Amino acid sequence: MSNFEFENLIVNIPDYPEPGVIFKDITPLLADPQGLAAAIDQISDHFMKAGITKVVGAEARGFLVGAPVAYRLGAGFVPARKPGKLPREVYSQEYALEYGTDELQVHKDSMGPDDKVLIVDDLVATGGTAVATAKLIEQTGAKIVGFSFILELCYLNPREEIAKEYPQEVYTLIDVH
Ligand SMILES: O=P(O)(O)OC[C@H]1O[C@H](OP(=O)(O)OP(=O)(O)O)[C@H](O)[C@@H]1O
Ligand SMILES: Nc1ncnc2[nH]cnc12
Repeated sequence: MSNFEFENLIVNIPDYPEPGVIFKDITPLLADPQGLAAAIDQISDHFMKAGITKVVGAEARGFLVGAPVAYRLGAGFVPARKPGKLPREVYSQEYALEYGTDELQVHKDSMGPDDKVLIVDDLVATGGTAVATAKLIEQTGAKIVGFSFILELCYLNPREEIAKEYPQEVYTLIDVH
């Protein structure tokens, strides 16, 4: 388990993209070789023995975390994409964001009842994206093992929101209070 100081590589942008939101910019963490490796390794190590067969990440920032975690776990990666991006038959799920609403889709044949799935993203705010992703996975019949995020905005209570519908573990590296 690493003791990496992730906090120094997250930049706070007040009132972006709208007044009242403190945007957490993770691009300095992604650009830091040690920081990126520590984040991916710490999430992967935590779930290494959980038998994960698929990692699902939501467009766009979930791809940046999800694909390398999947690679380290020896699992496949499934992108949950914004509408109109996937070319074959999809399951769809609408959801509310900290700022606005959106919809995510996965290919119907991207996973199934034999899969054990880890949901990952860079950040969890309201939990809306995570819950929508979990509902997409349920539509495929796959089993959700847990959720993992680099950063959790604890003041928006995303854990409580996820726990209303999903009792699975939520593992995060940085708690923002
Ligand atoms: O917990 P929530 O309130 O749902 O918010 C978290 C989501 O918001 C951000 O993505 P965003 O939808 O802004 O899209 P992006 O990854 O394309 O920037 C972030 O990457 C998470 O996916
Ligand atoms: N405050 C925030 N900072 C960065 N990304 C976000 N996605 C949702 N809320 C966010």
